[in-house]
Amino acid sequence: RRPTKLNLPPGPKPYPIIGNLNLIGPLPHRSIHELTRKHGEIMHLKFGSIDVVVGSSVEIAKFFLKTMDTNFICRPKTAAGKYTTYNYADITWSPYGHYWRQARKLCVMELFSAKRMESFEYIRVEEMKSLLMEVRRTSGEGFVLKDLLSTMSLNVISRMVLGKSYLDESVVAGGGRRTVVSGKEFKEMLDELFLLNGVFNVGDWIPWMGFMDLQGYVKRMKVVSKKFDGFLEHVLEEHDGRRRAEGEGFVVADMVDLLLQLADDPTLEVKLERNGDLLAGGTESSTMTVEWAITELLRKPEIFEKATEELDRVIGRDRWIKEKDISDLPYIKAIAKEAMRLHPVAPLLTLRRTRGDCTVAGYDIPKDTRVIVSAWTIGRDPRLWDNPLEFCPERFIENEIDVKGTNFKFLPFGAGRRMCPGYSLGIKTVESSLANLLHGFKWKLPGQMTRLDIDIEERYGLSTPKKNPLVTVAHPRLPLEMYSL
Ligand code: HEM
Repeated sequence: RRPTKLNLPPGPKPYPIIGNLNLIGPLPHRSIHELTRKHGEIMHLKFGSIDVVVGSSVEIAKFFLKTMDTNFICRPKTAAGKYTTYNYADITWSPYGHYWRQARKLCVMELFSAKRMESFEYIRVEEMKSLLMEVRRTSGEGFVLKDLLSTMSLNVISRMVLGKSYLDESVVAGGGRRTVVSGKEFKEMLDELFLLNGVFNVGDWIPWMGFMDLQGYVKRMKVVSKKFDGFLEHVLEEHDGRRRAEGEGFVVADMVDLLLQLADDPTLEVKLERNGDLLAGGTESSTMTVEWAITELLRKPEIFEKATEELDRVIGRDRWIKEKDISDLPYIKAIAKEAMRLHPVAPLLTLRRTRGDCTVAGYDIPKDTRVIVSAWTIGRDPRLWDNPLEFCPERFIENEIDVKGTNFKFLPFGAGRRMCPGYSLGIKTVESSLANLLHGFKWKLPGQMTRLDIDIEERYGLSTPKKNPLVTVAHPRLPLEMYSL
């Protein structure tokens, strides 16, 4: 039985109704970071009527994500989970249980298995070539880097999951009544989905206010998920058509084919339509990381020099970089890691929920508490990192920490059983696009802009894209014949 007086972790005194929500500003990771400095490595907050515990040290993160992970592995029910993923039926928002285990197993064993990743390498190579050609086509004019990067990532993940890129053609969207959307609108749909999955929706924390939808997020969630319904229905019909036409000779070519085949198995519950989170999560996260890396390098040109010195020495100037070269490029790898340390895609990882009462570091944590791990705070802890606010890739040369969640001071993909299942694709995309972009181009700022004018603000939400997309200029660095790809 629960003791009457709980020994909750320290934290600010909550107000009635709103709890501590008054202390959370437009950039929640920054507000939470400030609060942890005052209240310590394990902190209790009240968001509306809901208990929240924040862990912000290596020890507490390890406790939540590893030592006691069975109790911290669940997800809370949020409006995003309900409306954008068909009632929690995707990997990200489904609660811990049979469904999540099955969906996750499929993802890890099928989509991201070493064999599958290898067999899809040709897709990544083709899309990388297109990216490099597109950058070359900008011919020294200012352009929004993020747009080209997200096209590449989206094409890679779409071709792996859906069998082809839907950006080249108009796609069908809009539930029930069908309308056609362009590739540009499709990207906007994904952007919206990603954003809405990271917003701080008041109704999630003060449930009785939920019906008012004061911020209008739920309305937007419903609109975007309807659009996805229509699109995914179209994808399924196309795949099913091919399957039926090919009959006995049908060979599984992508994730949708696989799910269609598995759908014949009555014991499997994983739903066919739920690929939206893979598309959105897979596209935005690597794009954001590369955009931050190039932004930081434009602020510190000496890093460009070191990077290109490594590329010229190891690769030379007569070829592009292949995935298998990356292990010979420690400085490029270090730049990618440093970008993920200072600008983690998920600065608070993803929300978890406790499945039962427990005690951590002598404090009581009741059942159904929302759990946050502040990877942002850990990545900036001066006890763990020298000059933590400085962008300094060298720190990862001296100290070869990996990205796989084995060292709790660096958690770009989270850790434990709920860690990012797409990390192998994510890290490959980040490292090889960064390597090729640095190899192929000299990066400059447009017009009269100087490095002091570069802003490093983040956009509102639980994720951290740049608030103002980076506009940059790229000049070829290699012999010109290298660009006829
Ligand atoms: C640079 C690239 C990426 C970064 C930095 C990243 C980061 C993360 C993080 C921090 C989490 C939360 C883990 C936790 O709570 O412990 C996560 C979860 C997730 N990521 Fe990624 N990710 C990336 C790429 C991808 C890709 C390419 C995919 C798939 C195509 C993907 C799919 C997912 C899914 C489905 C989850 C939810 C897992 C679950 O709840 O079981 N991510 N990611």
